[in-house]
Amino acid sequence: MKLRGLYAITDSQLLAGKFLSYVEAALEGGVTLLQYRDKSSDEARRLREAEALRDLCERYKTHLIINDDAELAARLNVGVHLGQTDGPLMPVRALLGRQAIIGSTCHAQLELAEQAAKEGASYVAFGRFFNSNTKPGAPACSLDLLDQARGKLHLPICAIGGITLDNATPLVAHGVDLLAVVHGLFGAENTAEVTRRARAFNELFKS
Ligand SMILES: Cc1ncc(COP(=O)(O)OP(=O)(O)O)c(N)n1
Ligand SMILES: Cc1nc(C(=O)O)sc1CCOP(=O)(O)O
Ligand SMILES: [Mg+2]
Repeated sequence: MKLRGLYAITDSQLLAGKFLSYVEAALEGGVTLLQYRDKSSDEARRLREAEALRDLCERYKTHLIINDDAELAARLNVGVHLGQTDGPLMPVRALLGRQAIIGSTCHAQLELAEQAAKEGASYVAFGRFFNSNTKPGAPACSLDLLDQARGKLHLPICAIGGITLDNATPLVAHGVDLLAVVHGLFGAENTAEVTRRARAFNELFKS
């Protein structure tokens, strides 16, 4: 399985009232991974929305990833993204199985990525690269780290944090496989613009 291209991440506030239409518009433009990121504790809504996304992803042959919640990922038989405070990776790998996609947040630290690789991560995520409206407090990361990571790691590298069509090109040039985007994709005025942006993000991987 080749993990390369746009990694779309949902935001429950940004997508209020247009959740599925905007996600489907992104899928229409091409999405390699779709992350369901909802920080609320409304379990019933989370299950309902995640199930709807799983069905959409099946239709578009896209991989669904659940943020933070390995139990929900196991229930839906999809992947999971774990941050440094979301618990250890190895038991989650045992729970979800060898084929599952498991991502790991590594901030700006190569050592965290090497550890995640050893523990069986499917991809490692570095960030934030630019100012992020979604997560303003995230620690900053430089392009230099991407060069070091590319030399040392043999698994897909994801970049996150404030990525837009205007600033993403250098990330791809420095070896990023996955561009993880919230606002730069779903902050669009309408569904047609979401689809256009998704297509344009994917074009960056073709040159
Ligand atoms: C692809 C991707 N990379 C990083 C993160 C951030 O994960 P985490 O540090 O656990 O923070 P939250 O997203 O849970 O607030 C991510 N979700 N996805
Ligand atoms: C969820 C998240 N994690 C980050 C990190 O650096 O680990 S930055 C971020 C927010 C990404 O949203 P946007 O594309 O709107 O900046
Ligand atoms: Mg997390």
